[in-house]
Amino acid sequence: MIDLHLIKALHTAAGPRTLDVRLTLPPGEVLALSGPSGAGKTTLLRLLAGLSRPDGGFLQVEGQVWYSHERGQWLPPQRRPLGFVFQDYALFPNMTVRENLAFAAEGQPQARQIIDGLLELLELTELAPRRPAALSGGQQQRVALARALARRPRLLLLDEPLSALDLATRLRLQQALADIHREFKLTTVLISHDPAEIARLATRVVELDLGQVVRVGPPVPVAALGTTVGGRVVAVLPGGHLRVQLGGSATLVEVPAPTGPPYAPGDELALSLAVVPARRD
Ligand SMILES: Nc1ncnc2c1ncn2[C@@H]1O[C@H](COP(=O)(O)OP(=O)(O)OP(=O)(O)O)[C@@H](O)[C@H]1O
Repeated sequence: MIDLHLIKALHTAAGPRTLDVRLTLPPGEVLALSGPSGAGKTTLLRLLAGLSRPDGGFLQVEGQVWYSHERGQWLPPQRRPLGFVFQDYALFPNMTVRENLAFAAEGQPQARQIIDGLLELLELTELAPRRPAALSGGQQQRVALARALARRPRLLLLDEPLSALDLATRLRLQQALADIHREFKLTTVLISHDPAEIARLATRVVELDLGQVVRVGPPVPVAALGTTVGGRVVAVLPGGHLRVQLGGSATLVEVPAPTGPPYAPGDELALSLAVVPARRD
C-alpha cells in the first residue's frame, strides 16, 4: 500500500502553480498518469523517487515513511527500493548489458541468479555482452526495464518508457511489461499519453492538470479503443508533443508527435483516439 499527499510549488508557463496530489495505491496497482504537457506528471514521479524534494505532505510505502514534512523525515533516493525507467533509457554507455544489470543488483543475495533470470525474461541473454550503443531502441529499453527490476524494487516508476519506440516495438514491450507485472506484481506508476497502452497495462488512470488531480477512473477496455480520426496540427509543443485540431471540429487534443519527420502547423495526421470514462473524486 502506498499512501501519499505531495505538495510542490511549480513554476509553469502560466505562472506559479502548486502540485497537490493525494493518492492511495493498493499493492500491485498499475496506476497511469495522464494529462496535458506541463500538468506535473514527471514532477510527481520525481517526488516519488526522491529526485526532487516536496514542499509539504507525506509519502508512506508499505508502512515505511519515505517523506514526512511534519516529522522532518526524508529518505534519500538511493535508499528508496524503486526502479525508474525513463523515455531515453539512461543506460550506462561504458558497461555491457550484463554489467548494467550487475551494477543495479549489487549487494543483493543471489545477484547472479536474479540477473540471469531477468536476461531470460526480457530475451536479452544473447545480448548480454553488448554495450548499449550496439542495441536498437527497443532492446535498450528492455535492458532499462531489466536494470530497474534488478534492484528488486517495491515500486516501479515508468516515465513514458515506450514513447520513443515504433509501434511494433512498443506493442512487444507492452506485452513484456504486462508479463513482468504478472510475474512480480509490482506496484507501478506509469506516465502515458496512449489510451491503448493505458488500457493494456493500467488498473486505474489519474488525470492531472496544472498540478491537480482532475479525474480518476478505470481505463477504457482495449476492445472499445481504436477509433481513427483525422486531425490538423495547430501547434508544436515542447517535449515532442503536438496540439491537434480534430477532424474540422473545434476540439483540440495534445498528443505525443508520432515518430517520423518533424511535424509543423498545418500538417494533417491520423489519430487513434479513445475517450476514457472517469468519475470525479
Ligand atoms: N523543479 C521544478 N520546480 C518548479 N517547477 C518545475 C520544476 N520542474 C518542472 N517544473 C514546472 O512544473 C510544470 C510541470 O512539469 P512536468 O515536467 O512535471 O509536466 P508533465 O506533466 O510531465 O509534462 P510533459 O507531458 O510535457 O512531460 C511545468 O510547467 C514545469 O515547467
